[in-house]
Amino acid sequence: MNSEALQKVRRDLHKIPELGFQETKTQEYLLQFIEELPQDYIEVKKWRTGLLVRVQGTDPSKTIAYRADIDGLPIVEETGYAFASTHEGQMHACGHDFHMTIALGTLARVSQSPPRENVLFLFQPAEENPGGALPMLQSEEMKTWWPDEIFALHIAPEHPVGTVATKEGLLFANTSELYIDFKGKGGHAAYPHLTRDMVLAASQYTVQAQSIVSRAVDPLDSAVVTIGKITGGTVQNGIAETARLEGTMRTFKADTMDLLKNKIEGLAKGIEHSHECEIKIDYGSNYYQVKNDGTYMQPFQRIVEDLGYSFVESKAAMTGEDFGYMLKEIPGFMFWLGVDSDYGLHNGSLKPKEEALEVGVNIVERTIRSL
Ligand SMILES: CC(=O)N[C@@H](CCC[C@H](N)C(=O)O)C(=O)O
Repeated sequence: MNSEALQKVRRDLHKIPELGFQETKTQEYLLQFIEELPQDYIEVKKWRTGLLVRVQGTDPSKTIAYRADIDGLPIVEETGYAFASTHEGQMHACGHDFHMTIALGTLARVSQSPPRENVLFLFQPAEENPGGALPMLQSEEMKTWWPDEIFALHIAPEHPVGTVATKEGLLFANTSELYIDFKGKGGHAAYPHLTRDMVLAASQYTVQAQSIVSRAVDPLDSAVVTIGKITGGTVQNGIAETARLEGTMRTFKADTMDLLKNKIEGLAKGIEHSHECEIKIDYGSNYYQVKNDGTYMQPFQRIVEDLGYSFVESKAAMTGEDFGYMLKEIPGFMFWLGVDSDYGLHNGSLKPKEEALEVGVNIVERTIRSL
């Protein structure tokens, strides 16, 4: 596939972002693309809304897996692209359109000229929410094609095209989603003394939650508590009976996450008491840290530099990735691929440069052929 063909696939996929475990059109698109490839060495299994594609190696001693996540986000697109999302309120704002295109571009190359080792392409649903990696890993389909090694990439808006960044050990954080429901007593705005105002309770909770990291976490450790969404009330001149906070927590150490949860619950008890209300906490999905196996770093750096690209040592990030579950079970690594966008991940204006698609395919193909 040349760069124009890669661009077309990326644009087709960009138009049809779907949320976790709803990726039916995406799965159909992937299947159609794969059906048009030479079939001699390929086998395909469906898993929920995802796919596993196995390429038979010429003289295999192992199976190397490459994972691409396939879901979009509930974000309104603001790119102004002619090929913008046709699904209202949903967007590929985390680059999974790129991840899939790079996997398909690589699959197209290895299906024509298979490498020595077997290759397993994992098109994994629901990376953003609620997490597809763990159930995919536990599936029968995966068990029958269990790989010996695995790797994956994520686009990096802050790096230029042609630059790859990664590091040995911890790359991405442990994560936990956070959903907090408040129940008080609604009423007329003019009679606040007869009510229990949940807009106020949720607001105070939000402010107080910001002191958890600054006052409970060791300053030499790192953690994040972010409330990304507040909803509550029904009308401007009414007191809100209910409110909801939605957020996420991130830590580099697994036991620091336990500390955050403990503080989140303690804070809820205090607010329940002072606002005479009920609070329910749900931690949604939790992702395990992404920890790279150091033995891959030097060979991978050599692959990247031999292709004429730049390799930089990255810092660990507070982003999360359910690929961490795969790396917990299977040796391998993850890397950032530079795509040079003025707007970052999870931003409605994210515009990764499409020249990075071919860079990604070159690196993934060479890695598969070299490992
Ligand atoms: C790379 C990236 O942006 N990943 C997401 C993963 C989401 C984890 C989970 N749904 C949560 O919100 O905690 C991220 O937000 O880091």
